[in-house]
Amino acid sequence: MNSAVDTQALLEENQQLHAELQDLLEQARINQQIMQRHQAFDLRLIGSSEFRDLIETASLLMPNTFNLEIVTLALVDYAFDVRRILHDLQIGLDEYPNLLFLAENGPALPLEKPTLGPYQHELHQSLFPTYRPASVAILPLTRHQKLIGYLALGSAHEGRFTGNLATDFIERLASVVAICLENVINNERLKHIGLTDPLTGVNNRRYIEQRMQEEIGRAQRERSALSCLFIDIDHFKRVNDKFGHQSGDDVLREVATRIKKELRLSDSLGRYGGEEFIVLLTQATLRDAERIAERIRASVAQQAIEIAGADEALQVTVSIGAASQTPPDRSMSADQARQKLIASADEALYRAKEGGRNRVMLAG
Ligand SMILES: Nc1nc2c(ncn2[C@@H]2O[C@H](COP(=O)(O)OP(=O)(O)OP(=O)(O)O)[C@@H](O)[C@H]2O)c(=O)[nH]1
Repeated sequence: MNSAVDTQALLEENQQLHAELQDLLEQARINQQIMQRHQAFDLRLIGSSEFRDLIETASLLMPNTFNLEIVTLALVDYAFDVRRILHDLQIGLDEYPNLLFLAENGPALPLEKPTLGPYQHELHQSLFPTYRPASVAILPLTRHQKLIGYLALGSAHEGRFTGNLATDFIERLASVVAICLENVINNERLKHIGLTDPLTGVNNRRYIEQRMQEEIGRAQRERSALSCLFIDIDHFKRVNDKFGHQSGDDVLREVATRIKKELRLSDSLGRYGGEEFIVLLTQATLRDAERIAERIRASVAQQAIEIAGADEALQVTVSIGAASQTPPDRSMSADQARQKLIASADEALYRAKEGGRNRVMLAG
């Protein structure tokens, strides 16, 4: 009798142990899956060499990997450096609603350690403009003792991020994200430098030719208008000869600034040669181009340019040739169409010079 009871008890204990073992194995399997997901995430993050990759990894892959409703990345960019680079590299900010830029006088967010806890509207709304989570982890991202941004994790569950949770894991995550972010921004900066004219800060010839090719391709597909202005400073040699090369450089910079002021964000300005600039106007007919060219001509001519060391401001003028393809000929390759557009604008510029300078002439 006793031995039957013992056997029964042993069987039950055995079953219980077996069930516990199954649970442990199941837990181990889940943990291994989580680890693999985290490792895959780390590799994607570390492998990001472009801004697009990093933002997509942070705002799309991270919520999946960590079971979160939202992840945003907010950058310190008070001087608009990063935004300017992204704009010039044609990375549209509208594409990334979870990429944010901090306001200089924004709320007092943590500067060193991550903070975890319930969502507080006053404090956190700028980090979560599109979704209001129940609990949040705000991770300051720092490099070389400087704050470069925040990674903000949001969960729909109140208990997900609480003040007493260990933060080792997310501190490590913040360090990896900060290093990757710095890397990616440096990479994009380098790319930008390679496409920028160092004297005037506007795009260089390589960029404008590349951009033109892309825009012509798009205009050919969409059958939209595209125009180009060829701008040349009049008698620029005299400026150099009379006031020196340094003053010539000042004039080039000021002319570039004045041209840029007359353009929309979607237009591109490039320094094409010594004292020549090219402007690419998207969705613009020849009439639009003429109007914009006239505005540029007037803005250069209207106000003399102050030059360091010269007694009086310099009266400078520009001549402009405008050409348009409305829409670009689809039988030509984008490269041929680009060359034709530039050649037509150049020919119109020649007529503007011949006609007495300080004027706009249209191709065609
Ligand atoms: N300061 C400065 N001068 C430059 C630079 N690149 C080219 N130049 C000068 O630009 C001048 C261009 O002169 P030209 O092509 O003869 O033309 P222009 O004097 O402007 O005369 P028009 O175009 O006929 O009105 C030359 O003196 C070049 O040395 C630069 O980066 N800085």
